[in-house]
Amino acid sequence: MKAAIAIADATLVQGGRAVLSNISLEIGSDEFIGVLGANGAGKTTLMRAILGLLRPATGHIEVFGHPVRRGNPLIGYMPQMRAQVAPRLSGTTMVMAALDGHRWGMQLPSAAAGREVDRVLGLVQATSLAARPLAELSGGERQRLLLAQALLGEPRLLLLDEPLISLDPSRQSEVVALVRSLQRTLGIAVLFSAHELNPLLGALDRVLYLGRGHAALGSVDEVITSSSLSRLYGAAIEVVRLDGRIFVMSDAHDMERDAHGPCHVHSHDHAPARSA
Ligand SMILES: Nc1ncnc2c1ncn2[C@@H]1O[C@H](COP(=O)(O)OP(=O)(O)OP(=O)(O)O)[C@@H](O)[C@H]1O
Repeated sequence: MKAAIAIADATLVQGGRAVLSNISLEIGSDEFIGVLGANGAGKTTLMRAILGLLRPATGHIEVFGHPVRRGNPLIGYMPQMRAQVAPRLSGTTMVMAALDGHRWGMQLPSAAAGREVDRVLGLVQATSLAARPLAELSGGERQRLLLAQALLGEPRLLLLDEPLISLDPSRQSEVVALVRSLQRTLGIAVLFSAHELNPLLGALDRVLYLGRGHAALGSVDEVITSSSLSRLYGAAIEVVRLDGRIFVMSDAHDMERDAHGPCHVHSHDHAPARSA
């Protein structure tokens, strides 16, 4: 199996600090990977490095067997949801602008551009809603349009940075199901970052957990264990499975967060913060 991403001994530095240190991993060309980790763990930093926007301080990163480079047409990127800039714009106009504008300098004649926009809107089942102004759309619908943008140009690897942020649980499930179905149908690789593991359970092939500068990659059963996460965080972590969901319990020192709940259990969106 050809690797979509191969990272060898890479250290990624932001603001003079090593966010990820000496990480090595390989992601297959048809894998759905959930990228987990607390705030600041380095999920966005990793994606920026794969996009060639951040050069590793040490080591190297390859995408489909070639060194990373900016504007790689094999990669589709969906950044974290930004503030809405043009609420009156329709979805179609927004996606078309992405095709015309920054995107890898792709110059298509207008008929071909129209077909490509129709194709990606169809893939995310947004053909009819794309005619409406963005302001009228729900968060989940806008998220689908951003996903359509990321699919322009038939990328083989999708980097989706926190697509579930600010969506309610049922919308989260829809987005996860849509991405999983696209990933399988198109036979592509997906890195899908999230604060919480539970919405991704059942969809992901493997999980990449970032913490304290380290990375743990493997199946949920391999990575989301007390011993693996305790090692990653350098603190006592307990993993509890309940009704098909997985919760992470941090040690008693995490009282500040735990004070809000009836017991010292919290799910991944409050993953152990004692990573410093
Ligand atoms: N341009 C920058 N300059 C300095 N430090 C930065 C820069 N970008 C990110 N950082 C720092 O690097 C660390 C990792 O940030 P990153 O955005 O990758 O985390 P994340 O896992 O995506 O977090 P979140 O879940 O909050 O989005 C953080 O401590 C952040 O403050």
